[in-house]
Amino acid sequence: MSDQPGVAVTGASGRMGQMLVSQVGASDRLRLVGAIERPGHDWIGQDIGEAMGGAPIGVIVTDDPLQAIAPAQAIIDFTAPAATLEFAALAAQARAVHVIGTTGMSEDEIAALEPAARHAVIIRAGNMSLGVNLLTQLTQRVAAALDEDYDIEIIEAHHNQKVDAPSGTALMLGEAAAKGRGVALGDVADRARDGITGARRKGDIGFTAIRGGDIIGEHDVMFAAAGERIILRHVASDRTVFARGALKAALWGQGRAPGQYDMLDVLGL
Ligand SMILES: NC(=O)C1=CN([C@@H]2O[C@H](COP(=O)(O)OP(=O)(O)OC[C@H]3O[C@@H](n4cnc5c(N)ncnc54)[C@H](OP(=O)(O)O)[C@@H]3O)[C@@H](O)[C@H]2O)C=CC1
Ligand SMILES: O=C(O)C1=N[C@H](C(=O)O)C[C@H](O)C1
Repeated sequence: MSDQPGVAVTGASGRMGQMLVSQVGASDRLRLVGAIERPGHDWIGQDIGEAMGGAPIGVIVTDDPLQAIAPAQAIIDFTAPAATLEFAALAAQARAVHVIGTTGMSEDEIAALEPAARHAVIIRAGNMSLGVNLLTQLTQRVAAALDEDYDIEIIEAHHNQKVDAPSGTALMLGEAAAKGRGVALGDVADRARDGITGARRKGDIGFTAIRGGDIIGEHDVMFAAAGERIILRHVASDRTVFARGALKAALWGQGRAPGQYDMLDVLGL
């Protein structure tokens, strides 16, 4: 048996799913052992390499997650909240590391991961790139250094197929800014402005979401005061940055104690 951890990719036909299949396939430290799609998907029963328009790689797309997860030591999952909760239960059963990139999870859905985390390593982050995780640290530091005369606004832009807002990354940045200020994000987040909103409430952290075309992911954290603005920015120009972080997490999680972790743990930031 190979000593490279086996990886099953969920949502294998998706934008991130295909990127992950390619990256795991190209890795000399991990091997692809499973590709999962939802029942009824056109790709079920096809070799994932061929379905993606390339050569066969010997992994057949299945709608039976248990079958795909059984030989895996890690599941890399960029799908949708309800699916991710199902995969978490299966990962826990198989004692596989569950790397979760899925965003748009409610607080209840996040809390529902806890039973699975008693048996499996769960690594979850709204953005798996090194750049964004570093940006959360910078955001926290700048927010801690400035007072409430600096209005914090988080502006994110994504492609027109994205289904959740604000993005997972925007929320990570908001959490970091709130932590820097010593407040709870839930108390200060302003996520929807429309009509006669009244003047901006001092201390709020505002969110704006732009959706258009094929934008991969852009995030600004603006600190706006009278006479000056500081803007911290991350631009993703290739989804590889997210996949690279996910593969790193799948490797990092091997042999760790069960529990919930994030990319700051993985990256040692
Ligand atoms: N953390 C990070 O670094 C990043 C996170 N993301 C997040 O990852 C998620 C996916 O993004 P993206 O790849 O662009 O989205 P896509 O819609 O392209 O891909 C999602 C895939 O998951 C599949 N899927 C949904 N439900 C199930 C299920 N029950 N079983 C199997 N497959 C299922 C979808 O199938 P179908 O099309 O049939 O619904 C689709 O193929 C989003 O939440 C996004 O925000 C994205 C990039 C980076
Ligand atoms: O849906 C996407 O595409 C992305 N989602 C993540 C998010 O919600 O922040 C990460 C990245 O920005 C791309």
